[in-house]
Parts: sequence; structure tokens; C-alpha cells
Amino acid sequence: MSALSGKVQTVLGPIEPDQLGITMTHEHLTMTFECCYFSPAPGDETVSQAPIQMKNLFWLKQNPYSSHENLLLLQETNAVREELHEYRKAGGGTIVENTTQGIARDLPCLKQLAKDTGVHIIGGAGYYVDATHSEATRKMTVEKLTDIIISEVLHGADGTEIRCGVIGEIGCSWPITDSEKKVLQATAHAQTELGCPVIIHPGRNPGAPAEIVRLLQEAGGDISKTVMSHLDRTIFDNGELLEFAKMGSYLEYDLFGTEMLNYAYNLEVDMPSDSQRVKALAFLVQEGYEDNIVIAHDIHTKNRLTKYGGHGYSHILKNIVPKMLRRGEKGMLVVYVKVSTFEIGFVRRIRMVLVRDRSKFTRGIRF
Ligand SMILES: CCC(=O)NCCS(=O)(=O)O
Repeated sequence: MSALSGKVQTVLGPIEPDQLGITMTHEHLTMTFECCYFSPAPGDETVSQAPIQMKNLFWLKQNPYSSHENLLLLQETNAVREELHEYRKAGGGTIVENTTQGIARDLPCLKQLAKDTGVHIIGGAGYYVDATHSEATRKMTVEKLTDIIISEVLHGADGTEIRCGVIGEIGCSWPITDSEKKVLQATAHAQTELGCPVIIHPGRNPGAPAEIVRLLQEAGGDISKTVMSHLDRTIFDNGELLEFAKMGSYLEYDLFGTEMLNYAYNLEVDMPSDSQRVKALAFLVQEGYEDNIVIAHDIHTKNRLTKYGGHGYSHILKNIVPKMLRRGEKGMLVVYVKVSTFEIGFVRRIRMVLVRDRSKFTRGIRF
């Protein structure tokens, strides 16, 4: 049995699961999203190139991917540090930092942030979407990719001794490319060896999550320890959602705080509001999937930081959970953010539990 079995591996070393506290399962603290720059609409070129300023904040909220400056979260470590202090004050304990190879993962920065703030930070192994794969990565065999992912968890990543505690976010486009398929196979093989969790970024098509789960299953992956991210912008039909939920992965609604009229990467998508996200979760709970739900903000651009008028890393704790609790008082649903059992480096059951029977839980949010 691995020495890590039953522990969670943070950037400062292994800890016991009961030390985690409230955990956001999908955030970024330092990264670049330049891979996904989206040209501005005609007429918006000037605002797109302007520095971030008050009068442009609404435009940025609607067009976050059309400003180069906005994509450079890695320039905001001081602001992120302040936010992590706030996150602790708001009751937060841990952040799973999903930045993988291709979007400027910076484990030394994560280690320093963990030391400075006391927030437990878990780093992510593996590769983001094909558009960020190097030629060398594209040429690698599945075996080589597997070895690299395993090494990032067991020995350290990016030339450091800082170890990742989860595999992901593993990036997939739609349709899934050949290079991404190899990375998915390697992910499943590494998971089999390590017993750790996997976090997936699916392409923007309702069929993408199920296709990815099938590929992972064929390669021997453990779907019960796999998180499917970004469901809030991917599956909209309740019937399709239930079909996917039956496959057994964690169901992640991780874009809390993101509200926009036109979602640049897929104009067919109506990005939900936070209220609609809460309703989607209530539906999943009603259908018996409360143990599979995980939530987060997936902050990956500057405009979502409080420094730029954004919601920050404490939005769920400060605004979303109280809303759910208020709805609970009206006889609807009560929400608890609850952390229970973990396995090596993973959050086997970091979960947000929505329960109907309020009498079972009298102290509000608790662990
Ligand atoms: C790196 C952060 C990330 O991939 N976030 C998801 C953005 S979106 O696909 O939901 O637009």
C-alpha cells in the first residue's frame, strides 16, 4: 500500500483529510489563458487593448477572453494572496489548483501562497487542451506520458520537488484530438498506478463528458474518482444530465460567478446565472446525486478577482451558500458544504450536500 494512501498531498506535503476544511475543487491561483484569446467583435478593438479600468469592467465581464491583459492571472499574485486570506476568514480551508502543463503552472508560487496564507493548496498533474501541447508532447507515447504524470505526483513537477496531488485539469477539445486521447489514456493508466483522483475539462458539446468517460473506462480509469468539470456550460438538458450522472463521475458546477450574455467559445450556449446553477444542483439532489456534486468558481481571468470588481474566491461561501440556506428556510433545499473521506491525494468525497431534512443538520455549514 502506498505511503500516501488515505492522505491528501498538498504542495507543502501530505496532510490528513480532516485537516482540509471547506474545499473548492476547481480554481486557478496563477496561470495564463493566452491560448484561448478570442478576437474582439468589430468596433471593440480599442477597449479590448485598453488596460483594465473601471469603465471597461462590464465589457470585460461580457468579453473576458478578448483582452490579452485579462488573461494574465499570473501577474496578480499579490491580489490572489490577499484573496486567500479573505477565503480563510470566510471559512475556506483548501483549494484544488487545476493549472496543468500548457497554461503556465507555477508550483513554487503555489507553495509560497500556501505558506503565506495557511490555505491548503493541491497542485494538478498532466496536460491542458491540445492547443497548448508542445510538439514534443504530441510525439510522446502513452507510456511516456504516463511516466511523466506519475512522476509529477510522486517526485515533483516542472523541475521542482513540489508534488501534485491530483491529475488535472486534463484538457479536452471537441472533437477530442488524437493527442488529447493519448493524454486521457495516460491519465487512466497513471490513476490505476496511483489510486488518485482525476479532474477533466471537457470540450464544449453536450456529448463530450460521456465520450471522455468512455475513453477513460476503456483505458482502465476509475470513474468513481473522476471529476467532470464545467457541466454548467456543457449539459443543459435534464434528461442528458441524468444519463451522464448515471456514469458515476463527480459532477462539477464550477463556474459560479460567471454570468455573460454571449459565451464566445460556443454561441449556442446560454451561460447560466448563479440562480440557475443552484436550481440545476437542486435537480441533481432531487434525483439522488447529492454525494456526487462538487462546486467551485474556476477563476482563470483577472476580472473575476475582487481587485477588479469581481466576485473573488469567497463568492460561494459568502453569497451562494447563504442563498441556498435561505431557500432551505422556506422549506426548499438546505445546503451543506461538507468534506468527508479522502484517499491518496484526493478528495474522494469533497462534496456539497443538499438535503431536504433540515433537522439532521442544525448548525448550518459544518464539516
Ligand atoms: C483554464 C481554465 C478553464 O479551462 N476554464 C474553463 C473555461 S470555459 O471552457 O468554461 O469557458
